[in-house]
Amino acid sequence: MSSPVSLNLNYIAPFVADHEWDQLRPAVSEAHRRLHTGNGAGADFLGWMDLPDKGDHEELERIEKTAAGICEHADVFIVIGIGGSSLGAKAVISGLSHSFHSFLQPKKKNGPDILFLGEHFGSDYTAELLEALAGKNVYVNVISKSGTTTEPAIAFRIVKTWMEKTYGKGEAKKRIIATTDREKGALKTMANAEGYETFVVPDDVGGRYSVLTPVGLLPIAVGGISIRDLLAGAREASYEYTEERLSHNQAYQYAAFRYLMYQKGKQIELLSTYEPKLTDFSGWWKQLYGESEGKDGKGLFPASVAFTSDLHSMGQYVQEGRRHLFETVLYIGKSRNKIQIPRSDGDEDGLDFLAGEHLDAINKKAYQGTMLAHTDGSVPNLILEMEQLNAFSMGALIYFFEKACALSGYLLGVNPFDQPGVESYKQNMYALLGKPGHAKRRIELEERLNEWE
Ligand SMILES: O=P(O)(O)OC[C@H]1O[C@](O)(CO)[C@@H](O)[C@@H]1O
Repeated sequence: MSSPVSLNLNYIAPFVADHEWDQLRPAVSEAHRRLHTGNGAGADFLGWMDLPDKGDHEELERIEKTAAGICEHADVFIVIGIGGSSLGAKAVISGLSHSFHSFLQPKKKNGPDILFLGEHFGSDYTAELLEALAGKNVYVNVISKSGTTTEPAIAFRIVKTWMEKTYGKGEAKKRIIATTDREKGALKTMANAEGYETFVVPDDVGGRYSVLTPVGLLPIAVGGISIRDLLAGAREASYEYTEERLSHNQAYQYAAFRYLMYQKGKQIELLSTYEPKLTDFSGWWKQLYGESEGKDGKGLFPASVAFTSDLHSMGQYVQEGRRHLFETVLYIGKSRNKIQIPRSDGDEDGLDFLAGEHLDAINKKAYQGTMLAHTDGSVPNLILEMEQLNAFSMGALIYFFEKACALSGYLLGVNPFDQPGVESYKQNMYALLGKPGHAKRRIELEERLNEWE
């Protein structure tokens, strides 16, 4: 078996000369060696590399058993987490489960409706979610590697209070599962005190690389998706992208291409998708590349567009705006469902020439036409193809991007495994909220705010 993800470099030929690839080979080899010998920056966080192959069978079984119990009893499963603690699960669940699960007849559902919370401080969203829980059987997975992130911590406090009020303390604790550090952090302390079932985020796996740990696997399993197939796809990819030679490793070709684009002055990478079920996958990808590379004044800005919808909003800019973009097109060959264009008696809309065609075929022409138009508009299009969207290919795609991201960070000369910049807003927010220990900063910040108001 080989990775179901394949990179098509045909359309970028006008933008990269052979000698440019050649010049990059030594740097790619060096970055590969650093990654595989653990000699590069952030080497304490390389645990994601062999996650798919390590196969902790006991843990997998416990995840599946817990998920089965939740599926049997819950109407609603709330995933509380932010960034790497929610985006991976969200990407896989919306990619692979029914887009309108909550509208299905109960007997057609293969598990609870899954809702996400703890990703913001939105009052209306939070209030409406709580309102929607009335009369439902609710289970919760609170996920935080550090155990101290403010958004999920506050959301959990709100939901925990609701659970205890609704079910009583004793029953509430049976319905709450915490995924966090093995031993430290406020969430771990609370889980111990309350006696919640817990799963561990490994020390050597950073949040944005954690989707294949219990962080992602438990919610994904509750979503009725085979976590074994997901891991099998990632495993296949991990074998395939272990090759040092640039000519033999497509994950490295992707990383190298991005680097060449960056060197040529491109500033934005657009991840373009043609399937709405992949929109949340783009969210996961943006965190992966944004947090990994955006530091030391460097890095491509990772943005995403959902085509063809965004061709009617962003298409003009992509075609004719500032030429600082390139696109990575994530294209799925075959959908699970076939939708045929019906014939219409009078052909009033003039679309009878498409009667009998499948939506997939039309989507493909839209993609090909767009790719050619954008290429003509000097927006290089790198194509990443997957025959079908399923757990196996999704696992491979996740690993493809993780491996490429790590290598890409080393090519760029940054630590792809830290995110020091995220602290700045947190420190300001803590100070402005009056968190103990931040009094001096609070005065400074309030003075600045007053000057501007
Ligand atoms: O799982 P945690 O520790 O709550 O962190 C959530 C997210 O917040 C960040 O740490 C940034 O603050 C991300 O890197 C991480 O994915």
